[in-house]
Amino acid sequence: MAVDKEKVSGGETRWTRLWEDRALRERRGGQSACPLLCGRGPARSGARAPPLRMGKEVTFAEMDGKKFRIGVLATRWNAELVEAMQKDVVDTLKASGVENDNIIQFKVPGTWELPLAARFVSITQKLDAIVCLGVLVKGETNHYEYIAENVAKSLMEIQVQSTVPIVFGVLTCLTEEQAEFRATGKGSHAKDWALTAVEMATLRSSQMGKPDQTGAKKIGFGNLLENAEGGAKKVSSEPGKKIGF
Ligand SMILES: Nc1c(NC[C@H](O)[C@H](O)[C@H](O)CO)[nH]c(=O)[nH]c1=O
Ligand SMILES: CC(=O)[C@@H](O)COP(=O)(O)O
Repeated sequence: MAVDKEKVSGGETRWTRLWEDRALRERRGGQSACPLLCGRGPARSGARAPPLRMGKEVTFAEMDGKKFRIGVLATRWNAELVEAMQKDVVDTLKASGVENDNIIQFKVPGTWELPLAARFVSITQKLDAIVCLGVLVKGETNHYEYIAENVAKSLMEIQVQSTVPIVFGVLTCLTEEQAEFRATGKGSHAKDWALTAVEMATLRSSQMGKPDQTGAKKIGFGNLLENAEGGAKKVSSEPGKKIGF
């Protein structure tokens, strides 16, 4: 089989095929036929190769999202593709036990708007995780690079600052074909993104305290509450001013 990146079917490439063929052969104790891998490791020595640990896959334990409120921010740019990912995210959240009323969905114009929207909805501390969805496709100028780099950086900053997990569900594609493959069907990671949100919400809850009926998070000696001055927090036993939804 030739080694090139030509598409074979359903958007997968010959590379995918080569890796799958190699994994199969090595699990059977045979030699790798991949020219790029010859002369390396167990395939050369004839020893049985360990299970392949590479690939675009992540596994999740079973989780219960019943107590969580998850935000989903989605763009209207490339609406059809984003909506396909949004549907997978929402369906998977529900299948993980997140209640319909606890899936709070917002639309924004484009990917550039995602960080500020994520800041608006994370500052209230009323969401346990946020999934941000967008599709960037490179055009003729370097517009795409500016958006991709800054949005990725900002979303990371916002999640670290706010402690609200933000899932990076933004595709940064060089072609429309790449975008379509990754937004729909086999190439989509949208279900993983939903599970990542539930897993990170679970971790946050176990480490940071559980929400109580006031919506405040119990940490350490008292309740952390939002105040009226833009989300700065104070420690108090009084309920905080209601912000957001
Ligand atoms: N080119 C893409 C954009 N561009 C629009 C920006 O995100 C933004 O809405 C505008 O600059 C106004 O601030 N957005 C995408 O989501 N995907 C693109 O490919
Ligand atoms: C400002 C724009 O959205 C546009 O001019 C960028 O062009 P391109 O997507 O071809 O780089």
